[in-house]
Amino acid sequence: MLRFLDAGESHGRCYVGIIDGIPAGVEIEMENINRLLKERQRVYGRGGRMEIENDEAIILSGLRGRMTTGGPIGLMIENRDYENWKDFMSPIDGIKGKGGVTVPRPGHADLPGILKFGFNDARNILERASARQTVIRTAIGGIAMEFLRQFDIEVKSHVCSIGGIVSKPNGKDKSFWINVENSLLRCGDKEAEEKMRAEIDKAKAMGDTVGGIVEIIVERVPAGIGSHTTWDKRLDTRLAAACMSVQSVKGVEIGMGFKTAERYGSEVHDEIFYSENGFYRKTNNAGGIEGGISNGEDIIVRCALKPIPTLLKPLNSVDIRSKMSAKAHVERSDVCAVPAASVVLKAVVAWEIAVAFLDKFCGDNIDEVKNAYEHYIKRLNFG
Ligand SMILES: Cc1cc2nc3c(=O)[nH]c(=O)nc-3n(C[C@H](O)[C@H](O)[C@H](O)COP(=O)(O)O)c2cc1C
Ligand SMILES: C=C(O[C@@H]1CC(C(=O)O)=C[C@@H](OP(=O)(O)O)[C@H]1O)C(=O)O
Repeated sequence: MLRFLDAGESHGRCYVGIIDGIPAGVEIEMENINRLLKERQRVYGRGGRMEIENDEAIILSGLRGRMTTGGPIGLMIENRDYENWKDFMSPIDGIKGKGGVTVPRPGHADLPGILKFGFNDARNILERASARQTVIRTAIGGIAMEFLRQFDIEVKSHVCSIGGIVSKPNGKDKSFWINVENSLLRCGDKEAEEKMRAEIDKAKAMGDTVGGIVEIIVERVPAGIGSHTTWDKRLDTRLAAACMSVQSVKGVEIGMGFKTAERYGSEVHDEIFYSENGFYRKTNNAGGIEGGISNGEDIIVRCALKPIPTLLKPLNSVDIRSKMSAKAHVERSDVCAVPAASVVLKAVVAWEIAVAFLDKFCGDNIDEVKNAYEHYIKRLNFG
């Protein structure tokens, strides 16, 4: 069983992750993982914090000479900003009450968190709620991508829309490398890209924030991962839950998603054909999943993100101590999380595909997994 846990706070010393279940013998290219982290960090819409950080994953255990041993993989990403926060954030010497936040931001975890845990300082909540946590999830997903690469499975993502401005990428290939230095968006439509940038700039100038939609595409997943047999083994269940767990994601759809509700069955379901290469479809409205099982087509997931809750022109709130009306707490903030989230969600989807893949083709080392996979592919092809 493939699983992970992570710990860390936004302005704490670091984030750590523990991954258990990657088979032995997988070569991990740290350059690929660190490139992913750079993409997440440097895209458009981000705030001042990203100027401070220089995200890089440090592997603590589970690898020898770049090769997985089958033991738990421990990894860490440092928060450079901790240097500026350690007086408040040090687990042992942090000064109680300093750096406190008493006016919760609508849309953040501040108010429900303090009500639930009985605090009178939202910092105890926001530090863990922060989407800085996506840095470790991206690295964890990066390890899953390294595993999936052994089977030629690739996960791509792109920005579909920002603040209602929609991209219309040409052709099927929607993967466009971000030019990290110039913080380009990744939407595959130059004209829309300029408008999206302008929309982010406009929101920033107004002291506001903006959301959007990203699409994740997984290529070359064999038919048969996930299962219809129980609710929690369904691949769509797992993907929806995992994507929804990313901060700000408020909607997830697979394939034609919400639009299926407006169409006739004849316009929705992907007809089945057969050739000497096996079964195939001419359309992929199902987004590669039927009955919770991959059907051999590209897996297509779209996620909608709400606008960021910290507004430089803050919304009305209430001071939790005095109970007086007050403007919400303002911290230095991102303006738009969508381009960064397109990288995070790619990693999160990769993780879930790897989990389902290993559920079906389990093994202690990569050769065992490959044998199981190849045997199955042979059967699929009636070999
Ligand atoms: C990549 C990324 C960056 C984010 N940056 C910020 C930020 O700078 N300020 C902020 O208030 N929220 C930011 N958020 C969103 C909050 O973390 C999120 O809204 C909050 O944790 C509440 O969770 P929820 O939106 O899922 O309800 C970001 C989200 C993502 C995915
Ligand atoms: C640090 C990251 O995202 C942070 C997510 C975040 C939030 O409230 O979610 C608030 C901001 O942090 P700060 O308050 O330090 O400016 C973002 O920068 C990151 O993605 O690496």
